[in-house]
Amino acid sequence: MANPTAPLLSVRDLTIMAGQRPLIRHCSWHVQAGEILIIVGESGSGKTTLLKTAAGIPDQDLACTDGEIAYAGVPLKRPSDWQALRSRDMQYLFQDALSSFCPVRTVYDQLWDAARFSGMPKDTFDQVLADRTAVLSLRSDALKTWPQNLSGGMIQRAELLFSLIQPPRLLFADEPTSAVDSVTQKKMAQALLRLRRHHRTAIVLVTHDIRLAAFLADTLLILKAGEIVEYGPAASLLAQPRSEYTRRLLTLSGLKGGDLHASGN
Ligand SMILES: Nc1ncnc2c1ncn2[C@@H]1O[C@H](COP(=O)(O)OP(=O)(O)OP(=O)(O)O)[C@@H](O)[C@H]1O
Repeated sequence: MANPTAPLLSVRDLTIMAGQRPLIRHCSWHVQAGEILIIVGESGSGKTTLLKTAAGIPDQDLACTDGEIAYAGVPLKRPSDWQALRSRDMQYLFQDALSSFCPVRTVYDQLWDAARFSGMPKDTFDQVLADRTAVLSLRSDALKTWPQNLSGGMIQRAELLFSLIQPPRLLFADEPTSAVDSVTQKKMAQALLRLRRHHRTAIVLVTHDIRLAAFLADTLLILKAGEIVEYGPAASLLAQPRSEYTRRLLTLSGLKGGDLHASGN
């Protein structure tokens, strides 16, 4: 049974292997309702592997050899345990946003299918869609086309619309703003902050972009070669990074401690 005092999602001592090769080693972290946790690390450090495993969609050739993942205090063991949580409790924004869509139905129809399935009336859907598309500088008319006709930046925003129309309790997002310009990135980031503020959605987001991480994060998890090198409140971690690796990531991004921390908004 769900434990109301447990974190929304907790990952304890997780180890993930590709054959004999460890990709993730003894990682532990958790996220509470309304918390934004950002996972940062250089390319190949295991961010996507960690995120997909926590979301119950690991690559088939990988094996969890150690550890436990629990939702509201209830251990998740079988794929069907995650399946039961999808859509209303958990949503996942893929690094390749196009893979969230079926190629032979329009984006609009797919957003409407998801809303209709949860019982939303059509006129409410159209109103909510118009509002959320405006927030992201999209037009709902532009979504009445096949997903592959949209640009990379448009399809990323369209994927985010699923969560903005039907807010989940927990959102996983893998590089959700990688294909947009900085102005649009800010709008998407503000939409995520609004999601958390209005719905207490917990967000676990992977990014290379330390500026985005600094803007959004309550908590930062710094990953290096499958291991956590730092994990804690974003403001203090950015102001006083303990590891050389984190300092290097900050230097490469041109960010100095104390810059742009806005997640309390
Ligand atoms: N299914 C798999 N089988 C074997 N090795 C894998 C698999 N998936 C990922 N890897 C390896 O695990 C390591 C971590 O990959 P992952 O994609 O999780 O890193 P990442 O930090 O998300 O990288 P990027 O920032 O480039 O997306 C890489 O060396 C990758 O080659």
